[in-house]
Amino acid sequence: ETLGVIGFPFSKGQPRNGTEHGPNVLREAGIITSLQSLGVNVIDHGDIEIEVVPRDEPMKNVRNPRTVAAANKKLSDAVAKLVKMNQSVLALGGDHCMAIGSIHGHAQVEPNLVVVWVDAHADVNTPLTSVSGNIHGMPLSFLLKELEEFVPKVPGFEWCKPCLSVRDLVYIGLRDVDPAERLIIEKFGIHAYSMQEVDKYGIKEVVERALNQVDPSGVRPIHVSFDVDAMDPTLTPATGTPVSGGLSLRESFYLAEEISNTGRLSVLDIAEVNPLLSTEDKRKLTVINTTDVSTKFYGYRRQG
Ligand SMILES: N[C@](CCCC[B-](O)(O)O)(CCN1CCCCC1)C(=O)O
Ligand SMILES: [Mn+2]
Ligand SMILES: [Mn+2]
Ligand SMILES: [Mn+2]
Repeated sequence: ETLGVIGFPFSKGQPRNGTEHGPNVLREAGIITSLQSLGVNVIDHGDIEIEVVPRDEPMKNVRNPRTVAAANKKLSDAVAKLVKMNQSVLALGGDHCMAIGSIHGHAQVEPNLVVVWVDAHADVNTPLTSVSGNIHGMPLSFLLKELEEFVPKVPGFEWCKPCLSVRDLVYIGLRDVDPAERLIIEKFGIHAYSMQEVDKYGIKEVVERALNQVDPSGVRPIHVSFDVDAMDPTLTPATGTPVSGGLSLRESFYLAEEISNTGRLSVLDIAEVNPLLSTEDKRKLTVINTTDVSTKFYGYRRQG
């Protein structure tokens, strides 16, 4: 089994510079060597070439639409190519708009995939419901078939055909959901385990129910889109939209181990590491904790 690593050095899905350094600070922290020491055959394919599209005027309130679209088209093609070559893919972000390209590309080859979205946020605003206009808060609206009729044409995204159904998506870690996102989750019955449910049922029960709801027969390829702000900000402070009361390190480990144990993890996004948003020691803490969770996704066993 080969694990292909792709860097997505990108920050234009949100306003805080720094997530473009995410891939490199994770590499510098030794994420590749940590994975190789598990016996995983890791190939680092380098970074997606990012182009800033000139005169990329906002569309209504959506910022940097053409630049976000162009970068994600490249990511989509790169992920599709690797999945087609039977590689597992680890996509290092970069802000969470990366999920547009990553999931789209994955779905071109594995249309039967399911998505586990680990995040403090629902990231399902449409361009019309978004208060911020930041595309990292909207990625799922570009991917969900059931939302297509509610999403206006955004310049540059002509390539992005919705490829995911709401029944194939499940959230874990929610604790900062906008009113419009709440409406969408209710209206379409999207499976969602907020931190309230994590507290109520415990992480074991939440992971079991989540996987059972999207893939009861346990056969479908899994795409995990992991926003590091799903973890408690005391663990991953170097991120753009921290929210208190997040997943503990051990809850994150357990979730990753159970996903790994399915043997069906196909693509993992690691999004929203922003080294510029904190002090040196908080940056170090963030990349170490992120790396430690990543190794559990790829077979690190705490039991030995
Ligand atoms: N829902 C938010 C946050 C999105 C976070 C993206 B992620 O998960 O990739 O980090 C927040 C909108 N919110 C509205 C009320 C005022 C504060 C911002 C948005 O901008 O849409
Ligand atoms: Mn988030
Ligand atoms: Mn997110
Ligand atoms: Mn964030």
